[in-house]
Amino acid sequence: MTQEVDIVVIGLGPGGEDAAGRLAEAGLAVVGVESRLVGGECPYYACVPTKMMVRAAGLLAEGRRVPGMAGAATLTPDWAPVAARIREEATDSWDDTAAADRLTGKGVTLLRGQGRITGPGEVTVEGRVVRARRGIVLNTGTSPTAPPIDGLAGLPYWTNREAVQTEEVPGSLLVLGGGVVGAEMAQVFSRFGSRVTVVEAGARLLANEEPESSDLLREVFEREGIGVRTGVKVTGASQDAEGLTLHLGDERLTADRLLVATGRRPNLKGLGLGAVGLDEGARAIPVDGAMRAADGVWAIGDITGKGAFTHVSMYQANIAVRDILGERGAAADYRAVPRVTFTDPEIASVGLTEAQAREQDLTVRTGTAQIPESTRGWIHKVGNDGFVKLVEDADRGVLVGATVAGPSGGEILGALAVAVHTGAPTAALREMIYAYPTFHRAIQTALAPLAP
Ligand SMILES: Cc1cc2nc3c(=O)[nH]c(=O)nc-3n(C[C@H](O)[C@H](O)[C@H](O)COP(=O)(O)OP(=O)(O)OC[C@H]3O[C@@H](n4cnc5c(N)ncnc54)[C@H](O)[C@@H]3O)c2cc1C
Ligand SMILES: NC(=O)c1ccc[n+]([C@@H]2O[C@H](COP(=O)([O-])OP(=O)(O)OC[C@H]3O[C@@H](n4cnc5c(N)ncnc54)[C@H](O)[C@@H]3O)[C@@H](O)[C@H]2O)c1
Repeated sequence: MTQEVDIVVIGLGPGGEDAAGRLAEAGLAVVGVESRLVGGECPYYACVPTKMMVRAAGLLAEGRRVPGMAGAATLTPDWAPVAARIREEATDSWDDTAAADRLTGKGVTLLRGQGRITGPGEVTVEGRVVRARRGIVLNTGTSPTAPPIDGLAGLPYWTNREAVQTEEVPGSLLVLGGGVVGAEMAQVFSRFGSRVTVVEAGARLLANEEPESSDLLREVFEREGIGVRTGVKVTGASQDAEGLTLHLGDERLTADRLLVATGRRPNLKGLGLGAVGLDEGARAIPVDGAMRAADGVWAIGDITGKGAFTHVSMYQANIAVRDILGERGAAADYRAVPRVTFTDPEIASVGLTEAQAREQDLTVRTGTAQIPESTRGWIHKVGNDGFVKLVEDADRGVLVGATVAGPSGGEILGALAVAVHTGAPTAALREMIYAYPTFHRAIQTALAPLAP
């Protein structure tokens, strides 16, 4: 039996779910196809549960900062309320009934199963053929991936999916990969009492961020008792009665648990991209400014390779919806994509790093301010690690990138995201009034060296 609709959305991550609902509310006949959970990785295994973990770990860290500042505090870390909150408040025990009902309530027909493009404007879901008159939106996201390390594949290692479902904190934890997932998880479990070691192949943590961010995070991690091994080659992995072991040549690192956080692979295999002229083996689906990937095909989210963040997925969904509905609007613009690694200090950034700006042959000028040296940072005292770094295109006199590392770094970044997005003149930013004594006032100090 062939069903005919206007739009088929394959994969209901944050962007796909949003796009499907809005297109249905606009009066189109929409089928949404989902093989796992409506809403995708973010609400069930990623952003939301991990930020609940970060919030709980942050409370413990603040409690430990009481001595010398506000008296005494006795802390007894307990993972049970964190696990319960993730289970009950965030994920409904990894049951998406509420999200599915919300979607169908908007008029979307939900088909459960693996969607595959079987021809232009045609999607097959578990043998059921759906024809899409206007087109197909792809939002299939990514899955955790593990490196080809000898012995690793057969081990019961965690990915982010198992880590957010854990009911207990392991006595010790090896974190393979010091990117965003590894950094956030390492600090959470360490603050709950696990002996954590991060094992990173690259030269530094958070390789996509400013080197100053990597250095600061390493310093904080080591101060908190987290082992950080960078520039190492893992040659093997094994398991015995002592636990799970990573082999670094002759050296062995063993722990109760191993979290593999070495990146993601796009869910493009078996999607039938060849049927619409797209490269089946590509790492990402190239899209234009309207999120069009081919005639009658739009792609949004992590699979477009424009930044693996929920806010990018939602931003792109909005553009695709507009295009499908024939509405006018600006083309996608990625100059000011904000990124926040929710460690403590938060590492928040927008636009280009200094190195990226130099690679683009810009005339680069930078300004930096240390948070502990700002009035608010000095008042804050313990837990005040951080800095503001600004990257200016000196020829145009505008910021092209910025980093805020520190307490509430992600919130403070908002001001700088506006500056990069709007191309606000650096001279105008220097003339602004910054409230005293705030963390964001450090922006003013960082602007000073940018004066011509
Ligand atoms: C641990 C962790 C923490 C994160 N924290 C943050 C954060 O704090 N902030 C942030 O902005 N981002 C965060 N991210 C990234 C964020 O989760 C993703 O960018 C976000 O989920 C958007 O992904 P997406 O829209 O591409 O689709 P996804 O969320 O990956 O969803 C894709 C959906 O498509 C389905 N699917 C795939 N193939 C098919 C098929 N053939 N047929 C049917 N269905 C299919 C999948 O089952 C899935 O449900 C985090 C990621 C991880 C791993
Ligand atoms: N707060 C957030 O917004 C947030 C949080 C988590 C994840 N995310 C998104 O999810 C994406 C994936 O995160 P991720 O941390 O899995 O990937 P990542 O690419 O950020 O980091 C993976 C790390 O693993 C290292 N690695 C790879 N192979 C290795 C090996 N064999 N041995 C040791 N180290 C190895 C890499 O050098 C890299 O540093 C991120 O790029 C980000 O966009 C966002």
